[in-house]
Amino acid sequence: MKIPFTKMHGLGNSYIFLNLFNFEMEDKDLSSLAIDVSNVNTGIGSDGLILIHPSKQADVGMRIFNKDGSEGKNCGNGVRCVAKFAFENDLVNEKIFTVETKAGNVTAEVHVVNKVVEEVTVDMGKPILKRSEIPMVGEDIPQVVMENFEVSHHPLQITAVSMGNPHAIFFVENIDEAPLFELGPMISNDQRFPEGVNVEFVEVVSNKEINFSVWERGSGVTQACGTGACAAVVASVLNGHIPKNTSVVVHLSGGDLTIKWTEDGHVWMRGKAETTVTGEFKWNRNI
Ligand SMILES: N[C@@H](CCC[C@H](N)C(=O)O)C(=O)O
Repeated sequence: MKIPFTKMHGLGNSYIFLNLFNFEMEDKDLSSLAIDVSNVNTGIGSDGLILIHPSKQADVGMRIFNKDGSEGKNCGNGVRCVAKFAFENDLVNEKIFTVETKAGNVTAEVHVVNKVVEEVTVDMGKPILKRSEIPMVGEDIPQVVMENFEVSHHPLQITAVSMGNPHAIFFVENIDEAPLFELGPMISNDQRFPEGVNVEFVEVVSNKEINFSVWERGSGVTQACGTGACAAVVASVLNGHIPKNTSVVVHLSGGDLTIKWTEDGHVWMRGKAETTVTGEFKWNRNI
């Protein structure tokens, strides 16, 4: 079975995209497919798989699978790439349109130069802060902000935010010294997060600039995480490091995103989306 694909990335956070407007895949073992295509040695190589599909509730729909085959509910870099793909491949006719994710609909606006989408702005909706809805075990308080959180004898303080997917944010003095590889996988699989968690370390540079690194649930270290950057800005506001309604530049390993948490509670993200390669691959499972 030959499957046409496009590899795209948002600041180095790369996914294999399948356009299900042209063919069906929903009856296949999508977890295995995600594991197979993501493998850099035996597949194409990516942080996961994203399906772009027709939607009854939005202009276009997306599903995201991490590198380990688990399904995520939201993906900020993925939404920007889906928006670029949808506009450039005439799946939508307008520059502002809606994208269905498993966490609900978001609205994307493409910024076009010579018919090419260079950047995308996304209204990512409102963050979820209630502990039970993140979800995180413990007393169900409205916000988890700088709560003591010990991991393997490291006394940390956690701020937890969901952008439709769960994020654990830890503030550090120096991003280059963050214990990303040591504690990232442990926290990501910690039992206090029944669905696992994406782990972010954040260094506050000023009241409109932060440095950021991430260990993604299901994919490990990636060069960028759009929902993580949104969650990091929300956490920075909740901790008084940044005023609300401020355009914040988030420096990720793969480049910068601009994020704003506005007075109406919505989180806005603006950044690049890029196409790496198109082609087709052979897949022999589940035919
Ligand atoms: N890279 C993404 C997030 C992908 C899903 C995440 N690993 C999860 O399981 O929640 C982004 O850009 O937001």
